[in-house]
Amino acid sequence: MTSSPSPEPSPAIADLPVDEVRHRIEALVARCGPGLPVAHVELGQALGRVLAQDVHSPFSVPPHDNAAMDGYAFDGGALRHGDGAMALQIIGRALAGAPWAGTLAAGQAVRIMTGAVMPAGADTVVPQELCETDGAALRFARDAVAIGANRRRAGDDLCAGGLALARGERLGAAALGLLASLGQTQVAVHQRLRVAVVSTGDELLQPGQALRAGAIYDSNGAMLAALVRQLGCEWVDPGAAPDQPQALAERFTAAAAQADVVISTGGVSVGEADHTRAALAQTGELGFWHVAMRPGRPFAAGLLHRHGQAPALFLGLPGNPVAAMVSFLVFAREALLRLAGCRADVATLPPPVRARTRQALRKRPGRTEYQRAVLRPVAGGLPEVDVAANQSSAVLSAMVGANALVVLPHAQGGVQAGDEVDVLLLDALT
Ligand SMILES: Nc1nc2c(c(=O)[nH]1)N[C@H]1C(S)=C(S)[C@@H](COP(=O)(O)OP(=O)(O)OC[C@H]3O[C@@H](n4cnc5c(N)ncnc54)[C@H](O)[C@@H]3O)O[C@H]1N2
Ligand code: MOO
Repeated sequence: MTSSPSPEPSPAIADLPVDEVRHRIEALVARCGPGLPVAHVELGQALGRVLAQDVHSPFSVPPHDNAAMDGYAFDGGALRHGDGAMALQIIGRALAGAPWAGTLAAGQAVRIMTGAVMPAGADTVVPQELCETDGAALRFARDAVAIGANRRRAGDDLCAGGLALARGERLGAAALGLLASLGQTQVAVHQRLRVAVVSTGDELLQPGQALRAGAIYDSNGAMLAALVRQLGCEWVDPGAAPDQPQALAERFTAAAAQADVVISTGGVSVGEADHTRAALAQTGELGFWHVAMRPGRPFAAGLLHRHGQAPALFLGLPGNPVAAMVSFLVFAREALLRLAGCRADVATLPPPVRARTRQALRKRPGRTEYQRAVLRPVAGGLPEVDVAANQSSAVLSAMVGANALVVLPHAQGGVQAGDEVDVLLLDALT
């Protein structure tokens, strides 16, 4: 009886811990040259863009003391004198946008609406639901309000000359509202970071092509394009590439000529058709390979050289769709935001929340695991997580149904049902 020769044993691969990988990517990012140029865009076009300059408030917001409630403005000092109900005479009306121009004297009040400028001589607003009035005389209990109640101060939101927004902010709805409150029509932002996505693999077809035996559709291309755009970056499409070292190297070089960052998926493991690392080494510099995490163990990063320009960052994500997405969220996201001009505190992965797992989770120490899960609030206690039964990194449907990733740290072993775990909210990562 003959036995087939056993394959050559692969040399052991040192898997880098997740934190070490973060540092190494940071070092690669630092070598990618000067920041992106500045562009001035209309506020309405600035959602998701990165602020390129500090913005100081040219005036106080709000510009004047104003009422926080619909009611009656009066001098709160009067509450201290006398006893029994307060009795005041209504002598005017102030609305938001239509101030009352006079000055209140003792015993007088002004009908006032939320947002209206506080009249001279008034520092307190009594809400109308605590009052009795016939339109001329006003009565309310002396203990209905405290002195100074329901008055919003000028500059409560922003002080004249103060920092309203620091450069490196990702402009979301609240930041855009704040800029509008300063009367700005335009804002200085960085030009969008250009990110090329190269799917690799002979088995890949693009949606629209006829399915043939042995082939699959390129789902990573669409998924990564969406992730890139959700971060406010410009998606560049140099086209998918076959499993051929020379073709890959050429595609990476072409992609680096059109983009600031090149992200590939597939071909980064140890198989005979896995040429990503070799192509990277040929056209640039391999920084590191292999991470102690699951999913996403095969992952390579480095730099692609460009003539007369700073190098482009290269991130080689694994081919399995969930591994590609998790690697993107855990590593690529932060690198892209940094290169896009975001401050470190804006780009860094948001901190996890604590939750209680409803299932026991098996795990061995020595790698970080990210498990797809559904997080639900629990009245009066920690939220609960239900971890998806199928954690295969080829199963994208469990990612669609998930709103969170349970993070099981490097040194930790398995956990029991009911144990507390760290959870990353997927919405916070895009
Ligand atoms: N002997 C070993 N084999 C594998 C290891 C290992 O350590 N030793 N690691 C496994 C892990 S973990 C992963 S993840 C994959 C990653 O492999 P590659 O990055 O080389 O990716 P491929 O082999 O090209 O593809 C893997 C899988 O994903 C599918 N794929 C690839 N690209 C796409 C795409 N754009 N859209 C949808 N699906 C895609 C591909 O068809 C394969 O099924 O390696 C394991 N193997
Ligand atoms: O990255 Mo792989 O998909 O860990 O299984």
